[in-house]
Amino acid sequence: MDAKPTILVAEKFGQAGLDLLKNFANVDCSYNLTQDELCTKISLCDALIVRSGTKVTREVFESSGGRLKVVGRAGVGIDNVDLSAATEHGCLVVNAPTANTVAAAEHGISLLTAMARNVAQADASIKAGKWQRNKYVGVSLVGKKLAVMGFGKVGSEVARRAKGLGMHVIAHDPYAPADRARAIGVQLVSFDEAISAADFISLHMPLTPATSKILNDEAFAKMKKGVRIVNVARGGVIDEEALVRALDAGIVAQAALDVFTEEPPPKDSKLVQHENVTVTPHLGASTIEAQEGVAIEIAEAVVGALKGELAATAVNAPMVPAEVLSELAPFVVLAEKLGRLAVQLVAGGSGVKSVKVTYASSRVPDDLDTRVLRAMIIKGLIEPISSVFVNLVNADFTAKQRGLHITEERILLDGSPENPLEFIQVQIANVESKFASAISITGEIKVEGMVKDGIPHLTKVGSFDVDVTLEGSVILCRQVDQPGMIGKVGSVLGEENVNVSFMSVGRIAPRKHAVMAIGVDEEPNKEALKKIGNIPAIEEFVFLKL
Ligand SMILES: NC(=O)c1ccc[n+]([C@@H]2O[C@H](COP(=O)([O-])OP(=O)(O)OC[C@H]3O[C@@H](n4cnc5c(N)ncnc54)[C@H](O)[C@@H]3O)[C@@H](O)[C@H]2O)c1
Ligand SMILES: O=C(O)[C@H](O)COP(=O)(O)O
Repeated sequence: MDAKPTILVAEKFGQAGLDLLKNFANVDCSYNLTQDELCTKISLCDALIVRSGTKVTREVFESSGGRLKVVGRAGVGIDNVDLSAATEHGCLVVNAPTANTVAAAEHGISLLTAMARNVAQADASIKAGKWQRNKYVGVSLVGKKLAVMGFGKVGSEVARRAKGLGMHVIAHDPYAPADRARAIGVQLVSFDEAISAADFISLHMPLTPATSKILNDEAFAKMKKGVRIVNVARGGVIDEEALVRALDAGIVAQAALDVFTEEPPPKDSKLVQHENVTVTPHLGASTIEAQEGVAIEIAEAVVGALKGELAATAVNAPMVPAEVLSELAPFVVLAEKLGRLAVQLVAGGSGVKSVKVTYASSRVPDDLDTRVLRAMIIKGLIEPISSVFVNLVNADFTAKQRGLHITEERILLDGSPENPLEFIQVQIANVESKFASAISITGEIKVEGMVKDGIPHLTKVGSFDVDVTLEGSVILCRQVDQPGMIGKVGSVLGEENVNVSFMSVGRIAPRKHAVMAIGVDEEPNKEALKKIGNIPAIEEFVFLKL
């Protein structure tokens, strides 16, 4: 059997990225697949890499049968990937958010200048045997007002370049920090102010439900007569029929478009054929440099994700910097194991509905990112009792879907903030337990753990202090505290060839009830467990798999 993962590359992709992929996986480059062909192939693939030309729909995730672990979008816009479906299927989506920024900004500026000077129309006219110097008189850019709509990576690079051309740049972006705009001498204004004051409008926002057709009849009616529009963002942010009407009415003098609602646009599209419209076939990211950069960025992200590493460019999972993750690594293991232990202690049919997680740390909340820990606790809580595969991507979704309400609480300790966490406590409310001693005095199942020398330990069960490494499996016994108990249980396990890794006894007072926690490397058979149960001083016991 082939142990290498399989990566389907569904659109033309830079060679440097392909080389990286081929060092790690079987790479299937199949371009121009129909939706049906993609759905058929995907069940044999662990990862899929696309650009903007492939629709990664819910049907694709459903057809993958759970094998698809990561979708790499070799570019920025992820509007062609059904993110909800990806998340529901536990499939990570990564993009390459920075490598094509300059290429897109340069293309925006190319379209702006080419449109203002009728370059495309004049070129076509000469090639048609004409010499029309009077027809193609252009407009100047210097001193004109440019409204950049969406002041993110591309928008701000366009603004910088337009200022170099002597334009007066304003921007509209409800989420952009004003100081970033100020730093490049751009004033942030409202949507209406931007579109009504501009001689040129350049669009750089993502396509979302809020931006869909944001330039519509109503917006065009507010614009200066003779405004010129550039779109290198997404076709869907313009109501294309309304744009044709605005062009015909002379409100919009010219438009230069790299992107379309439907790509490729219909051959008889009135917009594309309009004489005042300049078009390119979604070329914003298509420079040699950008494509190499994007390919390397996405190949590294996809390979990393397939190796189980967290991606820095994850779109549907928490992005946790590598150094934070490496510091939290032992706590990630602890979190999952505490979740596993806690859920295995539940008895009765009421179901687990409410889980409280407490993080005790000397760090202020802003310095402690608990999203990964929460996801791992959810994984620990859900996986032992279902066939669902839970990961960082789908943990919150899966918990919500199962009606599992997780609350998180912080305890701020007065210690050294060098250690990210002192202990983690998991409590399950409103349930019975198959090990009554795991119920705390407040009535919840409670387990608590900490990391010692990089190794996760179970340190509390109910009200009892214990100390057992969370490796292998654990037997918990409640007994009447008396001499010789460790020896009795140890010899039963020894007779059955079960290796004990760790033992600890937690008691409330000498010679009263005590809880013994025993770490075992192997799973004891039924006979061994029965013999432990038959030791007279043992009042209850439970075997828990980690
Ligand atoms: N034509 C191409 O080949 C090409 C290449 C690269 C990027 N793009 C597209 O350009 C767009 C921008 O890319 P980016 O890398 O700059 O992304 P980005 O996320 O860095 O910037 C997008 C900005 O839009 C802003 N925004 C969101 N909603 C808005 C709204 N309602 N009004 C105004 N602004 C809003 C965001 O706050 C953000 O600052 C994306 O749609 C991307 O897909 C196209
Ligand atoms: O969002 C993007 O990155 C651009 O639209 C580029 O898309 P492409 O990868 O299909 O060129």
